[in-house]
Amino acid sequence: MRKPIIAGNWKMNNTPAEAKALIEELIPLVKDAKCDVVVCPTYVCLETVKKLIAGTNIKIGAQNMHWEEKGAFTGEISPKMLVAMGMDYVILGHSERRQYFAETDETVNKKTLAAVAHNLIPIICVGETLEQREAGVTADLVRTQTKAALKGLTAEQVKDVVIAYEPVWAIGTGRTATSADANEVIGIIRKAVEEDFGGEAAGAVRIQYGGSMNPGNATELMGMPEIDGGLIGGASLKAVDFSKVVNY
Ligand SMILES: O=C[C@H](O)COP(=O)(O)O
Repeated sequence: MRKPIIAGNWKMNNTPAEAKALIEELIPLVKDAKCDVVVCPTYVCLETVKKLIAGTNIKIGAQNMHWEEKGAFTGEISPKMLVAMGMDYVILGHSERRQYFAETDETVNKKTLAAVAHNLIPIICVGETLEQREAGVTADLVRTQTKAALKGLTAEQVKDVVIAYEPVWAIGTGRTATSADANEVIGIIRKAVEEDFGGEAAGAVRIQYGGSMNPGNATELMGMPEIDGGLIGGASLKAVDFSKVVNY
């Protein structure tokens, strides 16, 4: 049985003071959650939030990282640094990184291998644009992205990875994939994992849905058999809304 995992991706929001206020409000609201709860603040808020969640059920992740341990990569953060800061997770290959910062399947794969090598749990994002959906290539696209990201991992390592299916057209738009559509595509992703790593790994890997998930649709989405959680953007910026999703 896969334990559901709901993660808040704060994206480029919140100063350290705002992050402090948000996490302090959130902690009591999610203390009885039956799923794994993760928050992903910006780099500059990681230390503040990490200290405040000590002793709680909330885990923490970064929103991106470089694959190298150190070097002349101005503006980048390494896996070693995230581990030193006590990070549990790292989001990789988010569509905003792919769209605005030239992230490719190849760099997502390098980052995934580096994360796993450093015992960080990657939350690997895959998903199609509206044009791709309308062109009927959603299945091919998510299969390619998934297989490329996981290339080089062992089946044992794949079991602990988290994948987030985020249709790009549903992110921040208020448009959600229907629960049936999301369930179907996540099933396709799981099948792709099975082809490369076997049934045991595919049965263990947790696959989230992301894209305008909110208190109003979380229960239905989380009720679908293939959906193991959510990667929440906008609704994770309000403690009450995020807690309602977490306590779906
Ligand atoms: O990482 C989170 C996703 O991009 C979803 O964002 P959203 O909930 O604002 O649509």
